Amino acid sequence: MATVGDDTDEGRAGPPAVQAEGIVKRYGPTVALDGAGLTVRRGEAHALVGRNGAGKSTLVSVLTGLTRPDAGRVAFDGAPAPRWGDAAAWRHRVACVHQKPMTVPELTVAENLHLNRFPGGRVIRWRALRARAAALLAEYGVDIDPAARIKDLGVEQRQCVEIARALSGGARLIILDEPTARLDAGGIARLFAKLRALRATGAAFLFISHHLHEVYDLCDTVTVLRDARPVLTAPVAGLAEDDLVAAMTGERAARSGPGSAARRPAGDVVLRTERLALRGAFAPLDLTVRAGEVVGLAGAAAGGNTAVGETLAGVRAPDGGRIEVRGRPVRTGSVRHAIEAGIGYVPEDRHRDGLVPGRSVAENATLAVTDRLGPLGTVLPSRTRAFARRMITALDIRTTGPGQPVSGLSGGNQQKVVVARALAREPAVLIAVRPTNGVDVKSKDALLGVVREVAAAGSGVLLVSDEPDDLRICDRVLAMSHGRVVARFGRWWREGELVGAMEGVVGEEGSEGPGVISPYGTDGPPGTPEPRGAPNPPDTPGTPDPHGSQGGDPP
Ligand SMILES: Nc1ncnc2c1ncn2[C@@H]1O[C@H](COP(=O)(O)OP(=O)(O)OP(=O)(O)O)[C@@H](O)[C@H]1O
Repeated sequence: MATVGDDTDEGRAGPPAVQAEGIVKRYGPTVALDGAGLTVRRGEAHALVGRNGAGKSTLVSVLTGLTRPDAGRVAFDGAPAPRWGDAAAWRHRVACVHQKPMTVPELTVAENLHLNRFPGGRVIRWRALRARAAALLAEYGVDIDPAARIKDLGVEQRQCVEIARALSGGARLIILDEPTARLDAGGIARLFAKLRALRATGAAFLFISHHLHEVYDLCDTVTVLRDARPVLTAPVAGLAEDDLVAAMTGERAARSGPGSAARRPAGDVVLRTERLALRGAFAPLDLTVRAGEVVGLAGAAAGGNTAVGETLAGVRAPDGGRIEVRGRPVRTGSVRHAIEAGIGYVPEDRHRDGLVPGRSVAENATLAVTDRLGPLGTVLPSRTRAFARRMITALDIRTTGPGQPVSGLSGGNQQKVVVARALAREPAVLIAVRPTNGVDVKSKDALLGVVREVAAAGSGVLLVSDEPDDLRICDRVLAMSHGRVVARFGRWWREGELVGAMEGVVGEEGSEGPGVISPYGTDGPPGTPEPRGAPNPPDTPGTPDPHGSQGGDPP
């Protein structure tokens, strides 16, 4: 693997693609960047990592001309950066896929792809525009109708449009701020293949991710930001992951690992679905979650697990079936009724479904419990702040205090406020969709630990995710693909088996099913894959059956 300073490499000779030095940026009392900088060479894939709030997005926003720094210099290809405010000149030098969606929901895919750069002439030729958009999407391997409106697309499809748009501008420096956060394994593989191909032509990348394995997979060099300052720049090859994490956290201590909260035996059923179905998303599903249990619903969003979560939370109305919480039916298709019935929800897309930007951390965290924060419907600021303070500590939220507007928090810290809000009502069952999206390695452990504590306190949790790290804390895992549960696992499983199940490579006739590993620690006999084409088989509540995956009565 090539390393920094490899000036003999033809593609990398000459001035760096970007060089930033001494960047300072303050937001009121917050110092977001304090002498930050980095150098990305041509043809280099350079990772920028750091804990939530370290300053990564702020640096990206300075490097793309969106934020004016208080001090510092930026140069592209050896020449000073364009004048601040000359958006077209900046776009020509650097393209960016931002963490926050930059597409316009009401416009079509084709219009979004050409936003700010409609083909020349005063008359916009819509047919040509759509044809160009279709070609661009096809080149990136994205199967989306250019005439579709962004607001009608799923998270992953919107992300694909953002990436295609950034890649289409022709800039030779491309910044990707957590580009894989919303992509499934196939989407990530396609993205990385495209990035590698582009890099081979001399394009440079600045790649931001909380997934360190992606950094090792894709990047040559890594820069670590900690508390607004760069603390390490090094070739990725030969850098031990422990050293990288130590640079990010400033601590040598070993990560504690999530899920250490005491597990209790599964109790009464807190959530039950009977033949719950959503056409085009998932087949009739019987699901049971018991008090004290964390049940994983594994799979890519396209496999239907996100839709199950959204339906349980009342965001989507099912075509049929029932939901019960603690034995009482829940009116489906209504977020308010879901909340009142005791369902807490962490949505996948905090930018769209999560937070009220102008309101404070405390207000956002307590949106669902305003009726409990004072007598006769009044809201006592002291109680609101006290709850927020507890959450700030428990979830390791980096903020100046409960009164800070959430719009001033970094992305990962906003995600933690969304989790706090879902927990505020002490729900009977928590539905968490990819809750650690965008959360740094250390905070991830804290957050997953809190999820386990929620179960230990007697709630049930349904954890919807395709992240093996998230799913490790589950007592049992159901893997979904093509709208169906295709395999079930106990507490212990091998990552390859679970990933295979999520990708739908089980269940073919004559194939081996995933091994279902005994919750008691010894390998059980291989599990049987679920048959295809039928409704989902009944769920096995409580401790999973070590001998298979066909459902059955609770123990
Ligand atoms: N518009 C803003 N107003 C006030 N403070 C801000 C604003 N934008 C960022 N900050 C603060 O600047 C600091 C750096 O935030 P930044 O978003 O750059 O972090 P990050 O490293 O990208 O974090 P994450 O991994 O969570 O996305 C944080 O303390 C954040 O609260």
